[in-house]
Amino acid sequence: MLTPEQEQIRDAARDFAQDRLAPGAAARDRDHAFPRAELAEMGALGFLGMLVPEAHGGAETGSVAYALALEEIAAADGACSTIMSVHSSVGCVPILRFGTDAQKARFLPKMAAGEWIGGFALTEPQAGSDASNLKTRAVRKGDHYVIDGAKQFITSGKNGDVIIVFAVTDAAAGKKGISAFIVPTDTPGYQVVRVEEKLGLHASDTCAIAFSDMRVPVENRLGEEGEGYRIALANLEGGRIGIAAQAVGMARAAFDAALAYARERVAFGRPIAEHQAVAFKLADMATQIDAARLMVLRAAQLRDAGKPCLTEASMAKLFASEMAEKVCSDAIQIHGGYGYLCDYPVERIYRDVRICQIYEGTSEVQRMVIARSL
Ligand SMILES: CC(C)(COP(=O)(O)OP(=O)(O)OC[C@H]1O[C@@H](n2cnc3c(N)ncnc32)[C@H](O)[C@@H]1OP(=O)(O)O)[C@@H](O)C(=O)NCCC(=O)NCCSC(=O)CCS(=O)O
Repeated sequence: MLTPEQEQIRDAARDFAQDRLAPGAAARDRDHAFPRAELAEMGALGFLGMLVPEAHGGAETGSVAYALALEEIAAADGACSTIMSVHSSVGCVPILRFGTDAQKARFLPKMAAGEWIGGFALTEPQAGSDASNLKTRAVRKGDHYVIDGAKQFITSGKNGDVIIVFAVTDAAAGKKGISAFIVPTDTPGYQVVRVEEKLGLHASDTCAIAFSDMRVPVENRLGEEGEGYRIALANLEGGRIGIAAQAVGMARAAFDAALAYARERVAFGRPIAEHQAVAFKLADMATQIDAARLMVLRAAQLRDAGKPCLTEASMAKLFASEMAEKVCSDAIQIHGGYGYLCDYPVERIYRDVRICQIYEGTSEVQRMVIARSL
């Protein structure tokens, strides 16, 4: 059951997303145009600080309202929802949970306002699912660390402003030798090696980045030395709820488009929605979306209550992302040949939604996490 405030936030997000994001989503995707103006509006309205307390300039709405809003943003523009999700769940929250007072005061108000966009750099070319296998090194020299290494698949690596970077500070200590750092992207030595060409989410940059002799002050270390891996995994738990919410939003948008099309398109003398083959497909799609949303809300409720939700977050991400690909594929099928054309939104949504089964932990990693808890 949602509170009246949560319903209000969801409705406000829906109105904003449909009015301001949906109309330009296809063009931004075509032009690979980073949604800077749209993000500024989202920041001004509080959508980029939903997980940040009011004391640090955020809207402090909690994870349930955040998931509802993210679903709405994703239903209008998958790329905007990716930037929002990474920025919020794994950009702002690590600083909030593990940062010093000075770090919170310095970074959170600007991030919550959307003036600075956040990112998360754990993955490396050889360390994706095997996340502790990092090669990036941070060596302490007096009052700063010198960081060298490479990161891969970094959302907002080019257009973002503040990235949480994970690096090895003690190679002999394994998982307990990894530390986290808050790195402004204008730090000398931070290099964007490549903005990746990819299947979907073209308006959101995904980057290979490198650090070369990058000096980061000790005051930018997040948490204690050796605490980085725990910080990464603890925040990915929340991040996975966000990706699951995104998947629900994109699936819903594809479903809505398919339903509208099926009611208009006539074949064999009646709208195709009245043919059982299509009607049953639509019924299955609606049911699957509803089930996924309930899983997302359960995980988010647990998180808001401060209860463990590692398994529930992984279940929500696994189910929602796999459900979403199937729903988007069925939405194309209902459109027939038109669904394969760029003129119809289902083509873009199908491309965008595929990544939800991969980033912030593949479906295989989610199954590992779930299996461990059984
Ligand atoms: C595959 C894995 C799940 C394997 O994990 P590990 O076995 O290596 O980890 P553990 O030994 O279980 O845990 C290490 C440490 O962390 C603590 N921990 C774990 N989870 C949590 C949590 N949810 N909350 C708090 N603490 C947690 C755990 O207790 C241990 O601490 P102690 O040693 O007990 O003190 C894992 O490697 C994994 O999830 N892999 C996938 C990584 C992934 O999702 N990568 C994508 C990153 S996204 C990115 O980098 C850029 C893309 S973007 O989104 O822009």
